[in-house]
Amino acid sequence: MTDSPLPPLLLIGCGKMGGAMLAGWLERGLTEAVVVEPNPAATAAFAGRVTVVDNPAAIPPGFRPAAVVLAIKPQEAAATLPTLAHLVGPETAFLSIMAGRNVAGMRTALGGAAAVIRAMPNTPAAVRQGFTVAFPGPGVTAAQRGLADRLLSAIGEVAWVEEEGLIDPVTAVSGGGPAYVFLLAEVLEAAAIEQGLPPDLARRMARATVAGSGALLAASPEDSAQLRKNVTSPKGTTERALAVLMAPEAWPALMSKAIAAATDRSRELAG
Ligand SMILES: NC(=O)C1=CN([C@@H]2O[C@H](COP(=O)(O)OP(=O)(O)OC[C@H]3O[C@@H](n4cnc5c(N)ncnc54)[C@H](O)[C@@H]3O)[C@@H](O)[C@H]2O)C=CC1
Ligand SMILES: O=C(O)[C@@H]1CCC=N1
Repeated sequence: MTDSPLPPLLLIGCGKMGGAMLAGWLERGLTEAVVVEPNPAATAAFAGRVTVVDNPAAIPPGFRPAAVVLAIKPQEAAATLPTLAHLVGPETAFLSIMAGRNVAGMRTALGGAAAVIRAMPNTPAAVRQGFTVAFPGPGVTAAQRGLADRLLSAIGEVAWVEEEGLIDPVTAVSGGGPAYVFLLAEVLEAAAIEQGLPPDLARRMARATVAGSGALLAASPEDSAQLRKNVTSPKGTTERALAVLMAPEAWPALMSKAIAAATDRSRELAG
């Protein structure tokens, strides 16, 4: 069975995440999109394929998108959402990927009756290997949820939750998660240099080790603890390193503290 073509879309903000999503939708055959983006460099890669305007007042009159995708910073929401209020109606879903901004706050800013889906993707979306968790707000129809699922599936895996509060820890874990993995590559590289390895080799080793381990994790049916054990020979070298990293005050405690801090920050951005 082939999917029906993607309907007309309006994208607000074409930065790292908005651009990654737009690329995914174009790959899936999107033919009609308007993008509101003030920075010309951000849309250069899409020239000729979408209509770009630099502010909501310049959206072509009469353009009726099936979805308005909000990919601006949370701090831009208060000023921008009221300028989109004229698009609220039964034919249009609002799909937000803004950290922290909650459905009630967005509905208020849009004028009250908007069908709003709140989602949290992550940057592996740029290589269509993202992970998004989404929550359907009040009044979101099955068709609108289906459209949001198609849009988010274009950039990777999608899961839905029925409790909005879960999006805050999701933001901390999978939304920010790539940053923690990239930090691992950074500190592994620095530690390799400290042990006398040439910087170029240290960089290649760290990148390839993190990327290769991610690929193995993705391909293997084994869980991550077993994959770790597969590396750890009894009385060997890895065991010594893990005794440091897995000490109760080390990674287990630090990760739990880090995720709690990010979850709290997501809650602070509510509204
Ligand atoms: N970067 C990440 O890992 C993730 C980010 N998010 C969320 O995605 C949203 C966008 O984040 P990024 O793409 O990282 O930021 P970004 O800074 O790369 O993109 C934001 C874009 O919005 C544009 N912009 C600013 N004001 C605007 C306005 N009034 N109207 C239209 N466009 C405007 C900017 O020029 C920029 O291109 C944020 O709300 C963030 O919380 C969600 C998941 C992951
Ligand atoms: O750091 C942030 O606020 C956003 C949300 C998750 C990833 N980046």
